[in-house]
Amino acid sequence: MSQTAPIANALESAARLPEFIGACELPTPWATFRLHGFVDPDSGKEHLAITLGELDDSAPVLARVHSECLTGDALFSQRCDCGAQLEEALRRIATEGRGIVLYLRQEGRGVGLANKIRAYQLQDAGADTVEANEQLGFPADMRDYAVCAPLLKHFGVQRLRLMTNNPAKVSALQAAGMQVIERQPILAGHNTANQRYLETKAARLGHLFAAGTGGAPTS
Ligand SMILES: Nc1nc2c(ncn2[C@@H]2O[C@H](COP(=O)(O)OP(=O)(O)OP(=O)(O)O)[C@@H](O)[C@H]2O)c(=O)[nH]1
Ligand SMILES: [Zn+2]
Repeated sequence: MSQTAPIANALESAARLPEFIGACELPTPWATFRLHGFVDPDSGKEHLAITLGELDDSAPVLARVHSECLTGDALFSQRCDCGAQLEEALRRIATEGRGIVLYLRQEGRGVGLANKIRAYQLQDAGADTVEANEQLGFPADMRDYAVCAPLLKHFGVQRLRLMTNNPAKVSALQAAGMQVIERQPILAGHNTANQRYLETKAARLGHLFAAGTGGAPTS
């Protein structure tokens, strides 16, 4: 017992690989992609990959690591820029004929949908996106990108040309073992409703909304 328990505990605490569930066609206005489903056995979260073309490591892959935003991605919310960024990423991949979107189920920068609605309520009363998280007892960003490495490995992808404005995301992915060799800005969906939100992301979360460097060379 005393010999085996620590070993068992160590094995239980080690992150397990996401399980591939299946894949199907995903026709969109821009291309017919492949939609791949995975389940993370540790969190139970159902992550997605949306791919186009031959994915291997012969050339760096145009990629987006997109965090779930039900309000922006599915409900047309203009409080943020998520839905427009997702559309722009799929458009660019379609134009290039090759690429991948990892759609990670970490809603609300990891706090979940219910807490994001609580955060929005605080924002309606004057808080900014960071202050609202803090008032709820959360850090500004709770996301974890560890699942990305095994997901990309499933497709034989190692080197990314990442579409993001967030240098911290580039650093987090690199720390989690991915090679981000280029950062492509992805400016879309800016409007009067999300102007303050975007200004806060630039001022407090380090997002880069002008073409420039940060985290990895820009294209
Ligand atoms: N807690 C919280 N989460 C938010 C809020 N607005 C958007 N989100 C979530 O933020 C995540 C997207 O992160 P963003 O900060 O918009 O962008 P990013 O992924 O860091 O960077 P890009 O790659 O440039 O899009 C999604 O999970 C959204 O649900 C908010 O006001 N509060
Ligand atoms: Zn959003």
